[in-house]
Formats: sequence, C-alpha cells, structure tokens
Amino acid sequence: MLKVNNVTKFFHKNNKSFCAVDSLDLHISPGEIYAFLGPNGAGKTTTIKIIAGLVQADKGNVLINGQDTATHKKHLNEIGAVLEGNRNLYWRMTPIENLCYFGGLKGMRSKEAQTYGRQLLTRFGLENKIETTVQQLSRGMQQKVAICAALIHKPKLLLLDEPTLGLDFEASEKIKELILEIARTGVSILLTTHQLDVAQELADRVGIIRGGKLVLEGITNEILQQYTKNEYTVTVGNTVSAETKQFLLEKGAVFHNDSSFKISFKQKTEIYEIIALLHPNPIINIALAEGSLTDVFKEMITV
Ligand SMILES: Nc1ncnc2c1ncn2[C@@H]1O[C@H](COP(=O)(O)OP(=O)(O)OP(=O)(O)O)[C@@H](O)[C@H]1O
Repeated sequence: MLKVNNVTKFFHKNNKSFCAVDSLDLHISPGEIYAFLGPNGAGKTTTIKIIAGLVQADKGNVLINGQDTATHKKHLNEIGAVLEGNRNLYWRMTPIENLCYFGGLKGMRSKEAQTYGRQLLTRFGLENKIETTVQQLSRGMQQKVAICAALIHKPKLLLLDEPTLGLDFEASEKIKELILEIARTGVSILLTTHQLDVAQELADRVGIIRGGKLVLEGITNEILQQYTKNEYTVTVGNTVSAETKQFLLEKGAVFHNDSSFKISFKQKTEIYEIIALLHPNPIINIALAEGSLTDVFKEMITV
C-alpha cells in the first residue's frame, strides 16, 4: 500500500543545512497498523508530511499502490491525515458541516459526503452530535470528528499524529478501539505517538527513528520478545535466610522486603538454581517481567 524509498530531507538552521530525515525506507501493507516512534525532533512529522505530500523530499520517493505520488498526485487522494487533531476542524461548524466541507475539498459531491458523513459519525457514536458545533464537543468527540474528516473520502492510508494525546482514559480507549476497527476494514494506518503503551497495544509493526534514521524496525511482538529481560519477581512464604539473602544479593537481586525480590539472569534456566536454593521456603509466586516498548525505546534512544 505505502512504500517510502530512501527519503531524505534537509532543512536549514542558522545558515547550516542539516538532515531531518536520512535515507528512510518503510512500507505498510493494507490493514496494517505501523507505529512510528522517536524522541522530539527525530523526524517523524517531517516524514509524515512528506508522505502526505505537504513537504517535498530532497531525495527518494513515496509510492502509493506502486505509483510515485510526486508524479501521480491523484494517489495522494488515497491518504487521510489527522496531523493536528481537533485543530484540523472548523470549530464553529457542526461535525456534519465539517465532513461535507472536507469531502468537497476531496472532490466529493455534497449529497455523497452528507450520506457517508452521517454513516461515519454514527459508526463513531456521534449520531446525537451531528448538529452540535465542534466547539461544544468534548476533546475526545472532537478527535473522533477529526478522524471522521480524514476518512470522509474513503482513503486507503490514514496518517495519525498523536491520536490519543490529551484524552482521558475512556476517550483514549474509544479512539484505540476505533483505530483497530478502521484497520480491520483494510485501511493502513501510520501513527506517531509518544505514548508507548498505545503503540504497543495497537501496532502490528513498529519503527523507531532517531536523528532522521530508522534505528529499529520490526513486528511488535517479536521486538518485545527480543527485549524481554529474564527478570523475575519471586515471592516466598517465609523470610529468606540471611545466608540465602547474601547469595542472592551477590547475584544482583533487589529485595522488596524479606520475602520478595527481583532478580535477572542471562539464561532463563538459572531460575531453577534459585528455586532449589530457596527450598524448603514455599514459593508463593514467580513472575517473569514482560518486555515493554518503553524499555525498547529507552535502549534505542540512549545508545
Ligand atoms: N520547516 C522546518 N524548517 C527547519 N527545520 C525544521 C522544519 N520542520 C522541522 N524542522 C526540524 O527538523 C527536525 C525534525 O523535526 P520533526 O518535527 O520532523 O520531528 P518529530 O520527530 O516530529 O518531533 P516531535 O516529536 O517533537 O513532533 C527538528 O530538528 C526540527 O526542528
């Protein structure tokens, strides 16, 4: 669906040229959710703007369905984008007026935009807010309208910049559900977020960009497995004896209290040695810490 080939972009700052996006390659398949992550200034927004045709790359190209969008501009119509959340919308207009307006910009007939706009707003649970001005809606509802506006012309690729930023728990859960639902209809989604838990929950694949370069890319679950440390939290029924405690401390254990500690190993099998050592103190619980994108991210951006 989307292929970004060797895209490079230079900007000028203080009379010096610097590379904001450096030889970037990425691709997204139909229905796939790709989380594009990176610290502030890494080059995410610039990349998204290049994909959306808002910024011109100095090198490389963007292909949609195999066609270069620089020479086949009509393929940009396959893209819907929510780049600034609710700031994309006209606040004094109602959701349906916004949708008709954005549909019109994409060449839709007014009646078609009306009909599909109402369907979209209903699908997003906004059927009772169709005639309320956007400024009177909650932040979460405004975000839903912004996504509807990006979907009005039935794009095949949706670009979402920080889709859950500033939303409360319930609104962000709802937006996440909707993102998954949109992807299930075959729309590819490229999302950027600093909320790594959101990326972990939604993304089929993840790319981490730093200094304009992709430093890690892969299937989310595979990356998580790769970065899962063999870190266990062990809780026993009785106080750990002084001698065992000393041994565990030497092995790098961190005690939460006299009967619970955290310990990491190079090899998973080392936990059996610890279980044997603790005997006959009954083991109440052993939990392996799950890897998280936050750990992966920290490692990738601090090396
Ligand atoms: N129009 C511009 N002119 C000059 N420099 C720019 C321009 N747009 C972006 N930059 C610079 O390019 C670099 C990449 O910026 P970009 O906005 O793509 O980063 P980002 O990863 O989206 O960051 P954030 O997470 O803060 O949104 C930054 O150093 C930024 O200051």
